[in-house]
Amino acid sequence: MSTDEEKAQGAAIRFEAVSKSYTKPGGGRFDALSDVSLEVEPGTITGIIGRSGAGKSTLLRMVNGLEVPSSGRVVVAGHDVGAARGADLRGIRREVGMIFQHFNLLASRSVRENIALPLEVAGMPKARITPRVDELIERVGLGVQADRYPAELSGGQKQRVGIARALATNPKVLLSDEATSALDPETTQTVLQLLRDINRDLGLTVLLITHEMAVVRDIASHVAVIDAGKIVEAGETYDVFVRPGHPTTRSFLSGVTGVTLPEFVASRLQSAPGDGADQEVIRVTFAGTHATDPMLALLGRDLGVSVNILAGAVEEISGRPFGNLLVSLPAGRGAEARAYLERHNLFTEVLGYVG
Ligand SMILES: Nc1ncnc2c1ncn2[C@@H]1O[C@H](COP(=O)(O)OP(=O)(O)OP(=O)(O)O)[C@@H](O)[C@H]1O
Repeated sequence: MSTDEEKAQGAAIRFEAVSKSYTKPGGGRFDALSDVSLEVEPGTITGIIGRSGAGKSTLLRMVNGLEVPSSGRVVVAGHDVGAARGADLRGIRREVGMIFQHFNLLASRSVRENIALPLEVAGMPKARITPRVDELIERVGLGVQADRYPAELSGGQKQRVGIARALATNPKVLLSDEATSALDPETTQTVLQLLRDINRDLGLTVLLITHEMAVVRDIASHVAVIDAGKIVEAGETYDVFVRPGHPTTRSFLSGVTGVTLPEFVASRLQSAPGDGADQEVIRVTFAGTHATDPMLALLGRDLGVSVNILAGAVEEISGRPFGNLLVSLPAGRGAEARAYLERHNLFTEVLGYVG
């Protein structure tokens, strides 16, 4: 049902050595962002993941000029957002839609009137607003609720209104500030599916911030991990999942791989060998469905190391299989076995030791 008018091209977003510092209440400076550089390719869905206070919102809000860098530049579709003023800044903001964790709908306006708001602000004639709002309502699947008020909607429906409103002015970029954090898992999936459809149909660039790696796994083609105001890792989501390079990334991943240690192992896990703990427990991460089968056999054949499988699963990320295996092997042979697996392009991580 998309019309030519609705077709938009995604814009590139470039963070160039962006820093942001605030004055602390008692004096002195606090660096919320330090020297952040990141390229967001047009038409991608890119996730920025970090813990609370890492600087995600600050970074996101620079894309539509709600925050201005202390130094460095944020360039959207070729425009330096921090330097834009007046009509230029308003023009950039029309090209950048945003959705929020708590939806930010106007309680006194119906679904239809909330979606119409940015069009009224942009000065669109009423005769054109009505068909455009109808089109947006259809796109987000809210036909039945069009004349209801926010208080009469579920969380998922409210977020659909937020999405329709953000799309109203045909933006090239959609910013998502924890848009699914207030939703239950099932509703989260339907909203993520809608964002995927919009990205595919309209080609706009989606930049989302989240503290949930599952959201990144389910929707983002690219990811950047932010920790204490710095980007510690960035790349294609699949590559980051298969071969995480930073401890912060690994800690985010440990919750979403779908593979956890059996309780009888987890409860006895210690951080160093000794006291009878002579088995090293490792996570082996691999690309492809069967990548570990021959490796575990070869460990036995080439090194004479026997491996116990504790848990394992293969899942799909960006349409490609990705596997996780938890195994234990004699602690004294651990370093040698891990080096062997790494040489065969498997990623390993020591989780601890058990007896
Ligand atoms: N206006 C401000 N004045 C002073 N400090 C600020 C201001 N805005 C943000 N900060 C600080 O900057 C840091 C980064 O904040 P930011 O909101 O970007 O983090 P976040 O990763 O989005 O966190 P959350 O997930 O909790 O929203 C925090 O320590 C915050 O307290």
